[in-house]
Amino acid sequence: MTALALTDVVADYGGARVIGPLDLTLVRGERVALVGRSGAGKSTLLGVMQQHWRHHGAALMPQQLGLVPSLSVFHNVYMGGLARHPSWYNLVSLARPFRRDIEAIMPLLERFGIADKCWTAVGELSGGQSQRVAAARAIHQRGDLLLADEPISALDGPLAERVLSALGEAYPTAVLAMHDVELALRFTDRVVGIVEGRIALDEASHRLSARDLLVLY
Ligand SMILES: Nc1ncnc2c1ncn2[C@@H]1O[C@H](COP(=O)(O)OP(=O)(O)OP(=O)(O)O)[C@@H](O)[C@H]1O
Repeated sequence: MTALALTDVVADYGGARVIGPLDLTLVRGERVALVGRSGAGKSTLLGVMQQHWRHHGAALMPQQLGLVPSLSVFHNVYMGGLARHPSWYNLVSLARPFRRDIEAIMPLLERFGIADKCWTAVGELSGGQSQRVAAARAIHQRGDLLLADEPISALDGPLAERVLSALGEAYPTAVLAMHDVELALRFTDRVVGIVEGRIALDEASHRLSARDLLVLY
């Protein structure tokens, strides 16, 4: 993968145009923040990217997280790597996880401050803890490209930065919908601003200040 391109894409809901037409090219090794007011079309655009780029190993971290509440934190993170193993291995892991997978997943949980929840059902976690599980699962998936929808919306302070750093290390190429513009500028290389489903701004992060993004809101 060198560059990924969307050309003349549109998305409609019930006949209403929500996205586009727009063109967007993502370069390998580039982290892009998608910013814009609520309802601008960020989630829809991430969905369009996932559809177009699914054969390029795109990992999605959706806004609703998509975790299985009845399963443990370990098993939810393990699910990120399901496709790497044969079915029998995944079945055995459900009842009796292999040590090498525990050893792979535990450091991630430690980094995110949820190691003590490893065997707790996700349904018993707080919103911020669940979001960290979803981030760990995306990292464990080891795709080529991360598409993350508000990956730190339930986290604040150092924890938000810790999760963004870990996602960035695991995925040099990423598109992150973010509402915290200060963090977006600090943790990404490029900002794409969406207004009513179209690109209203596309600029290198180091050339922007938070004030420059006010026009999007
Ligand atoms: N399933 C759906 N059916 C109909 N309309 C939808 C659906 N999902 C989103 N929309 C509409 O599409 C537009 C863009 O929504 P989208 O969720 O992509 O925005 P967003 O920028 O991600 O918002 P937020 O920051 O609140 O998550 C909105 O007007 C929304 O009402």
